[in-house]
Amino acid sequence: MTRPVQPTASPQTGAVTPPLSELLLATAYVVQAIGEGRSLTDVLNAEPAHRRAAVQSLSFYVMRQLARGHALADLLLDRGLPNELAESLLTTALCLLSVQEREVQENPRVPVYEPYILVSQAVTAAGLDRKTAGFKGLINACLRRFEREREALLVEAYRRSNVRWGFPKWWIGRVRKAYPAQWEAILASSFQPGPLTLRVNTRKTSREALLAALHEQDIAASAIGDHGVLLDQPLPVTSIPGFEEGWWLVQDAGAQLAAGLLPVTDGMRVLDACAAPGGKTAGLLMQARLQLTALDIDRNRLERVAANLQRLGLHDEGVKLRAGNAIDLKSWWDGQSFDAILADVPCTASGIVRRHPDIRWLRQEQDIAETAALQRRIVSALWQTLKPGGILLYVTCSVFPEEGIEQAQWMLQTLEGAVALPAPGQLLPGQGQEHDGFFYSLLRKQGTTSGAGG
Ligand SMILES: C[S@@+](CC[C@H](N)C(=O)[O-])C[C@H]1O[C@@H](n2cnc3c(N)ncnc32)[C@H](O)[C@@H]1O
Repeated sequence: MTRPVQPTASPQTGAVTPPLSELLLATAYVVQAIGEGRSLTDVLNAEPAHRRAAVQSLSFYVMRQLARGHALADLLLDRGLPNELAESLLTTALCLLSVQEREVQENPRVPVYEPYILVSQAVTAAGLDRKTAGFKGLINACLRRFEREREALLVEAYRRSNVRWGFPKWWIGRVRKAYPAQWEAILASSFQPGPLTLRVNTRKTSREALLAALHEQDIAASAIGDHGVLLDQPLPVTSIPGFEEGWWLVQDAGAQLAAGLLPVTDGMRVLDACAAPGGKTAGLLMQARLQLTALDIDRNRLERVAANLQRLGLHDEGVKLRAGNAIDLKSWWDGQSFDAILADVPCTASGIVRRHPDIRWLRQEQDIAETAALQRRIVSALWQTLKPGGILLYVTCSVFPEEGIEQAQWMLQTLEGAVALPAPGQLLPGQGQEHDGFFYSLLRKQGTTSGAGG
């Protein structure tokens, strides 16, 4: 393949990029941390600022192609290395050394290096850390052998379905079974980063005004959905006009549907039951002046709701933030029932893998059933707090039917007085789709408000 010489991994900051060897070692630490079950967001947040963007760029790519890196390491080594960091460094280097030409054509931001630079920098990286220094020779030999036998090794690696699709086998099997016609497009979409989509803060500005401000700064963008703006190229948020002023928030086009689906009007008592970091809370508050309780089990994440609403100018006196477990009503509910509830319940996040490429490696197959059981407990509790005649919107960012259509059927059968209202149901990510994977179900609780408990 013809490789452009592109030795920088961090086009997003003006800061001098550290040497590639340092970035490779840092990325190997990230790969190791994901293997230990830590989230990519947490690990990257702990990276020093001067190299965070560069390590993020490499880590995102490596997460997407980790199955290929593992398969190649497996083919090159008789048995696994007795040192996890050395193995992660080898896997990282192999992912980057095996970039395919079609990937670069589809996404010009795929990190591409001259092979000789990459091999020598990976060997230097091994020497930078005492845990990996003893593996310099072996890493060098593996990478050079990969270069010599590149085509044959790649053919062998791509025989494996997890390499072709970039997901664990169990995940591929489940998506294939659930969506026999679309499974390939759904999985393939996760090789690409999701687009950067903004939700206009209609309390502060209009979409037309935001598009005009973007145009003025030569930022190409177009309208999407009712209140969205899709940028042609991703940019750091602080360089997009209107960040400080709170003209918009970053929100996927699929997530933006939530606020419009819940028919809220001024003065209503609304519960956003799993609110953090507050994207959908903000959408609701842009629709109407509400008596809104934003609940979340995670106190730290709730602080992000406060910060986001503050920046957007939406944190008015009608808004209450509560830390609490939605299931344990006694701990947070004052007994006054709600007109409308947004239940954006915790889920496997299988619909947002293109934005969080580590999720596919962090999840275990049994998590689906466990998460689905938790979702049922949360919705059952919330249903008790809904007024007769009130409306509940159930949302997940998952593509697994156990968290979507199967939950909707269960809710209709189980929740007293539940009636289905029109809703989008399952939204699938796929090639050409500008939104992530979501599931939406809208339910009304039959009855009149006269019998309400508050
Ligand atoms: C999908 S996220 C919500 C995203 C948010 N609605 C938004 O649009 O920005 C799910 C949230 O549920 C919270 N959560 C998980 N279990 C919970 C529980 N039992 N009670 C309340 N919140 C919970 C998590 O802390 C997480 O912030």
